[in-house]
Amino acid sequence: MITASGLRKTYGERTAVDGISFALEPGRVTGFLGPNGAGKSTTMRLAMGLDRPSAGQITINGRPYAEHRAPLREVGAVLDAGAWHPGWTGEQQLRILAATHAIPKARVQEVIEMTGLSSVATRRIKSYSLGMTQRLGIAAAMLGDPGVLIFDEPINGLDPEGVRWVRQLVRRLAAQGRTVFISSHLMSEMAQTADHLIVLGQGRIIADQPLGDFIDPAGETRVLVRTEDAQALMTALAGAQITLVCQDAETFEARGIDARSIGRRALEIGVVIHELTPLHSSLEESYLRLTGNYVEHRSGGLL
Ligand SMILES: Nc1ncnc2c1ncn2[C@@H]1O[C@H](COP(=O)(O)OP(=O)(O)OP(=O)(O)O)[C@@H](O)[C@H]1O
Repeated sequence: MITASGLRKTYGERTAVDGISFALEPGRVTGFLGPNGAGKSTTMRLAMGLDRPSAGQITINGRPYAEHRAPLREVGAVLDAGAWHPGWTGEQQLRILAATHAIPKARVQEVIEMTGLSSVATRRIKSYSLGMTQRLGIAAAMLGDPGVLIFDEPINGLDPEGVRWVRQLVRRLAAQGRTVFISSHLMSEMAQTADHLIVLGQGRIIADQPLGDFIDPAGETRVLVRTEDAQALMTALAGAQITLVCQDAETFEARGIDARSIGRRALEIGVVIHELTPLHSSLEESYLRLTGNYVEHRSGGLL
């Protein structure tokens, strides 16, 4: 479990994290979203004890990182894919990390196999591709078999196979009952990976809710209707809380009423229906709608 309360971090005049509070539950993947500079990496670094909060606190299983006797057994993180000694092999790097945290050598082989690094484990890290380096970071995070995992942009630069591998791994870790906290700018990927979302905008929480509620807020049902007589059906459906947007003589979009009720009404007035399709927003649409006001630099129309 990761808990933040009144967490705040300032760098000089700049407020990176502005008094945020949240509780991340075990057994689910929490996606951490927000425009560039929103404060995601800072929050994750504070969780890992790599920086000190200016106010408030963030705890892992009830204690700040620095107060855990064996932190690697509590929490693993991939925050910076490049932070390795390039002259060492992946296996050497993992063995040193294990030795300094009293983790048995056998666990090194386990995480090497788990992350698909067996064929390159004895090669120097400087010869690793970005994907291999990301896998090495995940192997290191898994060394202490921790119940909490924090991944900052783990799929950056990965090929499609690597992206799928990270997605499946992250889902499996949550299914095992671990707390997984993952940031990414890739909305399509987050939509397939996260159960819950926390969205930051300029250091503050602007959403903290299940993925499904974020994408389709209650009461915003939309249905695409194709019928022989759009006008007649629209007249029959008109009412408070219902919005009908005509597209052509046979097609309209209805909001505030579900497909079942539309079908029933069409039967009552004897209008033939050709199509009734509930429409869902994409995570990207919902995200852009929410964060539009929080973007530091908006792109112009020119390339
Ligand atoms: N060490 C630092 N010194 C000064 N300012 C910092 C430092 N670290 C972060 N910041 C500032 O704090 C703000 C939040 O940065 P942070 O890296 O946490 O955002 P982010 O959401 O992770 O962004 P991105 O998606 O671009 O990685 C930014 O304005 C950044 O410039």
